[in-house]
Amino acid sequence: MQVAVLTEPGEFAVEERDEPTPAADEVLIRMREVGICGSDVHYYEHGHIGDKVVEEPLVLGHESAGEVEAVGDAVDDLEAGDRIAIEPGVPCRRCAHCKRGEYHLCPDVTFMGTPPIDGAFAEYVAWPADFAYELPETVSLREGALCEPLSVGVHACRRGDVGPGDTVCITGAGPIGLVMMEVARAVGASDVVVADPVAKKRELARERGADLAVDPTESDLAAAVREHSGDGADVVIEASGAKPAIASTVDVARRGGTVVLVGLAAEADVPLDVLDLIDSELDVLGSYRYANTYPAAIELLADDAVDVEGFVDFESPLGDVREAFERASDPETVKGMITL
Ligand SMILES: NC(=O)C1=CN([C@@H]2O[C@H](COP(=O)(O)OP(=O)(O)OC[C@H]3O[C@@H](n4cnc5c(N)ncnc54)[C@H](O)[C@@H]3O)[C@@H](O)[C@H]2O)C=CC1
Ligand SMILES: CC(=O)[C@H](N)C(=O)O
Repeated sequence: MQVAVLTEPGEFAVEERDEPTPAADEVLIRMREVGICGSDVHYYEHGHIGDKVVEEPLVLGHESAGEVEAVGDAVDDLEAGDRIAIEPGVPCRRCAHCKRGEYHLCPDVTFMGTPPIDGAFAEYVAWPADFAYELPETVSLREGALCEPLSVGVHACRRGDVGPGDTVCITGAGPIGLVMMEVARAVGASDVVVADPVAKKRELARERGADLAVDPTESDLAAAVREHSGDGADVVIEASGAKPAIASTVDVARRGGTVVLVGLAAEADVPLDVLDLIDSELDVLGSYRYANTYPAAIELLADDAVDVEGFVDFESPLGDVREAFERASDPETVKGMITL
């Protein structure tokens, strides 16, 4: 089978490898659609994300879907030909976090395309069957692959308890900010304000139903939200990782509101006005990946309550992976897909 391997920053090799053999509890998947995530691009450009360093050649990719080719002896709920979305983080299933159901916080998660675990830019992958979700006929394989970023949105909206009537402000209109917008709307948010300094991203957010799209480098975002909705945002979801955006969340939220931090800043230290935070009694929450979200993400797609295919800019075959990553690095690109 063919796999695309990151051999060093900026370099891929498309190699022939043996097809994996599924263990008893695994399925063998013929991959069909794999999204290029910002973290894949970061590994491609820099060879590391924080302390996660690519020390050996690595197969990237963790937003994936495909068809079941074969199943292990102990798998009885999937069969060859089933179309599946693949949840890329598999926990130990034994620690206290796993037992509490917050398995994304398990310290021993094995996450696709994160060193040293190979990911999904491969024609075949063997993966635990309980982290593979059958797709209904109405959900495409591309949507199945994009259940991964959609899950980040489902989890963050659950963390922020976004609900009917809420004014939600989302900073960052990359794929993560856009899925936040989709999920916030689907769970009933009545007003969605999006902030992004890139004009094309603001335009896309408007086209996709943002009530207001603000350039935070030109306008005071907190003032714009107040002017638009009469108060600060009930929930602010930070989805850019930009320091000024993170710092602004305390001001953008209404008194008694909630801030959900999703974006990962390049540095750990970001100034937050804690006096304001205390005085306004804000709930400030971190949101990291997701747990128990794939069934909800698939249902949102099956109900046509969200659109994730609409922000895909391009697709490329596996053989053109390097060009695809170059395209994905453009700040105006939202999402590129590798099709296999
Ligand atoms: N906590 C988690 O589980 C996860 C976190 N992330 C993080 O979420 C963030 C967003 O991910 P993507 O959408 O893939 O990234 P992206 O880089 O495609 O999008 C970020 C967007 O933020 C915009 N931006 C830059 N400065 C801004 C500012 N001051 N105010 C508002 N927007 C600003 C950029 O123009 C861009 O459109 C990244 O930091 C990523 O690492 C991604 C996945 C999971
Ligand atoms: C943080 C990321 O972008 C990535 N999706 C991951 O969960 O590691």
